[in-house]
Amino acid sequence: MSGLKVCAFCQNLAFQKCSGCQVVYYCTREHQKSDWKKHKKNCNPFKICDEVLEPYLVATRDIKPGEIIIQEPPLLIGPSQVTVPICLGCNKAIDVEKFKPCSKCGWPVCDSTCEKSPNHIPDCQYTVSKGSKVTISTFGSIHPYYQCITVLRCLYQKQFLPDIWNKINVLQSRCSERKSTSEYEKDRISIAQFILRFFKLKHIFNEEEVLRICGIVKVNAHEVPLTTPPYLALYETSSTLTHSCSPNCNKTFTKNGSLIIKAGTHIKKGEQLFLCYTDPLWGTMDRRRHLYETKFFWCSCKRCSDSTEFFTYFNAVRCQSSDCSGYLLPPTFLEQSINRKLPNWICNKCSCVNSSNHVQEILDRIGLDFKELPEKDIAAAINFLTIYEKYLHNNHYYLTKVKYTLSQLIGHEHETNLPQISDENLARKAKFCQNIVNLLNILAPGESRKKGLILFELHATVAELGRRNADPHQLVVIIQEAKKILIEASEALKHESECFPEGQIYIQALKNLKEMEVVLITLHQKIGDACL
Ligand SMILES: C[S@@+](CC[C@H](N)C(=O)[O-])C[C@H]1O[C@@H](n2cnc3c(N)ncnc32)[C@H](O)[C@@H]1O
Repeated sequence: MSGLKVCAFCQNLAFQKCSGCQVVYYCTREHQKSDWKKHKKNCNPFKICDEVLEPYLVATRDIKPGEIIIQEPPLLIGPSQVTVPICLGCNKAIDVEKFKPCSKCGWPVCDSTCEKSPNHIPDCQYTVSKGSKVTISTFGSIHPYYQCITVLRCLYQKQFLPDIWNKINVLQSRCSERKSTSEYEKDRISIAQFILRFFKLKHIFNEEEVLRICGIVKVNAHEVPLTTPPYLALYETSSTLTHSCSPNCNKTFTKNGSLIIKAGTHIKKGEQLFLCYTDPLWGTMDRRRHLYETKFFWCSCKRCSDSTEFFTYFNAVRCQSSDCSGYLLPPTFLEQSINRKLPNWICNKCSCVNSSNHVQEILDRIGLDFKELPEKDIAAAINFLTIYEKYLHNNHYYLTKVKYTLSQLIGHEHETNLPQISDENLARKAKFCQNIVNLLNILAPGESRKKGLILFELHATVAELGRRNADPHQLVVIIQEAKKILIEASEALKHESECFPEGQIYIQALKNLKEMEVVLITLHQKIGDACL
């Protein structure tokens, strides 16, 4: 009987699925129409398509930028594989002064409330069943015991909670790709063998099934930055989202740990939905290597397939041949793999050829200087730009990362704010912000957190430039421009929870918008009075 569906309108047997969410059934088209007013609030704007067991999501209607596409609570949460001891109830780092061991199992928790948290039930029960308590005595550094917890919690679902387990069990584990890695053998010893021996579970589970769960966690878990350190969470529908370095969706979290997937661009009916699993401001080789090492695939999205990255030259190195103003790039980045070298880099002007090793040496050298840049040092960052603009395209990712840092830093150093910085630095800040917004719009138009933060900085910079330089007439135009930028920033950040810095900036953006309205009214009055 459980396979039979009933009409959401009349409860009679039904065989027609809603093509939007594919969840709700109707007996007739008329009943679907009659139910639409009620159902449209819950109807998903996407469907799950299945390409030989590789599901992906496709929009079932046009979706506006900023619209929430998925909002779902986690199936399961747990510590990252590599972590300092955290409270297994609330996921926060253990406070050495205040923690107490769980009265039943000994794992450190914050207090008796955390001890009773449902998150901790699996670890607690398996520890109690093995017959002796756990003792953790070192705190500030990575502790190997915690590697097993999230996987152990999945095993608990398998043994006791089939409804959740069935949802976890269908997620990708990429075992065949992982088997060839050294990490797989490390996981066998430090997670699979450890769990089976330490918790005395050899009679219930075997190594291969524990290793498959390790894969499910690695491939699908999202890092949730609600605590320090962040914890991991598995989600049901969002795990079907495919990656693109130029995504049309982005994500954030509610303060309760639900995952929100939003549209970052106008998405047309029939378009596939993509999320970026990595940082869109990393260079192509770094993004692709990171995806291979953490998600076990070599990305060949439309951005990675175009070595000019949509003519931004985000990876391009300046040609050093005399009198040449061209840029070096390889014909493709898709040949990058663990054992294969990239093809030669060729100048787009003089066609001179540079080996990938030679270019890599230059990039490694710059990368070293980039890593050694002192934190929050504006002068050192500007010096880096001055030196390396001679070697790299203006949009190169190293220069872009430094400009991004500077755009956040200038005007916030020490006790100063925008009115106190020099004209030169104010102009710099405006240029860098605009530069990065333009780049993000081309490279990763669906990204919204970074864009929201930069637009917020840009609106304040534009307003300050106006205040310093403009007469009242010009100032009205400039404040109106700053207001437009601020509205765009607040749109990009509007679903950010107040527990994130982005959510705090959103609150500030709303306050600033109100203040700008007042300034504009005052300015209009002033101009009006002056004209009388
Ligand atoms: C979270 S799952 C994504 C869900 C996947 N579509 C599925 O089959 O259910 C992540 C895995 O999907 C695969 N994947 C995601 N995006 C990909 C892409 N752009 N190219 C190749 N494989 C991708 C990779 O194997 C990755 O480890």
